[in-house]
Amino acid sequence: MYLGVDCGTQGTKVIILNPELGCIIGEGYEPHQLISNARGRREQHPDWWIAAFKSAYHQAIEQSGIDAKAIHAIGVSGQQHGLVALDQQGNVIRPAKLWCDTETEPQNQQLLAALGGENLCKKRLGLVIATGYTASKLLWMKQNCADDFRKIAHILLPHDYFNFWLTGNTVTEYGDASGTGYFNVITRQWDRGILDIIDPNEQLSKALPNLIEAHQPAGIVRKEIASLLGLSPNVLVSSGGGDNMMGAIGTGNITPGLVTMSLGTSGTLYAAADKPITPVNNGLAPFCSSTGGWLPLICTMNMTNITSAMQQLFEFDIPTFNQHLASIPAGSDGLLLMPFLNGERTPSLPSAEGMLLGINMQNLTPPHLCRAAVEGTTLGLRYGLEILRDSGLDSASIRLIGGGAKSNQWRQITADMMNTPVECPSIGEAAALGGAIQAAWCHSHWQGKETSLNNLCNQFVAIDSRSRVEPNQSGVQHYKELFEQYNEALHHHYNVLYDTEKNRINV
Ligand SMILES: Nc1ncnc2c1ncn2[C@@H]1O[C@H](COP(=O)(O)OP(=O)(O)O)[C@@H](O)[C@H]1O
Ligand SMILES: O=C(CO)[C@@H](O)[C@H](O)COP(=O)(O)O
Repeated sequence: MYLGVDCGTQGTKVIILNPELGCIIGEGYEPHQLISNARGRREQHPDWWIAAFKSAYHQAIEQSGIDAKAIHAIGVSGQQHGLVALDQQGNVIRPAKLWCDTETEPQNQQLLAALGGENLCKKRLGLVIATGYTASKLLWMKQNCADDFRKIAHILLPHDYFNFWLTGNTVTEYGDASGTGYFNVITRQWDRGILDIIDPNEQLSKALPNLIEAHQPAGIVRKEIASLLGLSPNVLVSSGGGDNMMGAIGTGNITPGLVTMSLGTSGTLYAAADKPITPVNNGLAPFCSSTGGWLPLICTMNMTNITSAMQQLFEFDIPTFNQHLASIPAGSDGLLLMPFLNGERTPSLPSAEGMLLGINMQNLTPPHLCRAAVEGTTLGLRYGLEILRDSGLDSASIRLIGGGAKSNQWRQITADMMNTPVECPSIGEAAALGGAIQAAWCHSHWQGKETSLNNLCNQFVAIDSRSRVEPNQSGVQHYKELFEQYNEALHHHYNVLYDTEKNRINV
């Protein structure tokens, strides 16, 4: 059996994959809390992730009815970019600043200036560092928590921290390292000089974890953890990766030609590539994958965090929320939500706030506001799809995952807005499944069998044909117009240019 773990923003999921049956035999989930403030702070205690993992793990084991000793290997997927700083003893120094923390925007600007601006940064690293990446969190810590900063002995990402807790080793792999802002995505090496700009004493560059290949193990589960979880000795922990990299594996998006879209706390869009991409727009992050290749990616900071907030504001449960979506026509009777309640990464508006446009006495209702939240956040990915397509990445249909993909109404809205059919994998928890598949891959290498990842994806990833939604032409037309309105609002209210003639966005 293989265990897949996904530490997302809103919660931790655990699945148990039975390779003989080719299906999931146990699942567990435990939500996380979030520390936030009006200045854009978004943090979580890594201890909360471990506590959530333990609870989700026991739920999954109980549901599966197996003896935990049957588990051979574990693969961990984690929200990207978060900073977990450890002291010399391996203790967490302070709460982790997350991918969606925008308090660090000034520090990101300072780093970009120190690197000579966006173009030189892109030349140096293969990408432009954005607010949310790990580097600016280190500079923020230096400027705001100097005593804590001096204690730093290890700098890890969320999934690296999980691997450290499981194995005692501080390692990372290329996919998640890509989002740090001190990693070159073309040469696949750390850029220690960037850390030395933040800390000329070289304390940070000495705190970097070792890089391993995607198929290599992070280590073996420590004895005390094995006994705590009831595991047998010698359980392998694979390299793991960022949740988008693992979502790519869990949707079979490991060779060029497919596009995955995730409607999670963040909105993401990505496509596997076998060589580095030079993006025509800096909104496309040309990250490495956790499979040995690359995974150019678009990320928006506003998706189910916004729809959940709306749902909670009106105290709707999820079925009621979805019924309301179905009751309102495409375009929400003129109500348009510019969804930047959490700032935004794509387009690059880290300090932006949201706006409600076109509000009137007819559309001032909770169902209209719910539909406008779904439409506004999904328009962000429509914007992202333009950028992805401008870089030559496209596919005939989109593989849809994340919490929002469970909604029939949201799937139809997505198909209409993207004017592309959407379909969901049979196993919806794609990032956790990606973890379990990568664990099986690593285990096979460990045993000297070297089963290809392609074979494993063919074995375990299937599309649920019932989930397929074709674009509806009247919806497509409505959303074509709404996208124009969204772009005009970006131009007028947020100073983002959109060249309609070339159909190209200039951020
Ligand atoms: N059936 C559904 N319809 C609409 N939204 C849903 C549905 N199920 C889950 N969600 C939304 O998805 C969110 C969780 O998304 P998920 O991808 O699990 O987040 P993350 O991985 O970032 O923690 C929930 O908070 C909820 O808002
Ligand atoms: O920052 C990014 C991608 O660059 C986000 O996609 C995070 O990785 C968070 O993921 P979810 O919690 O939404 O799955």
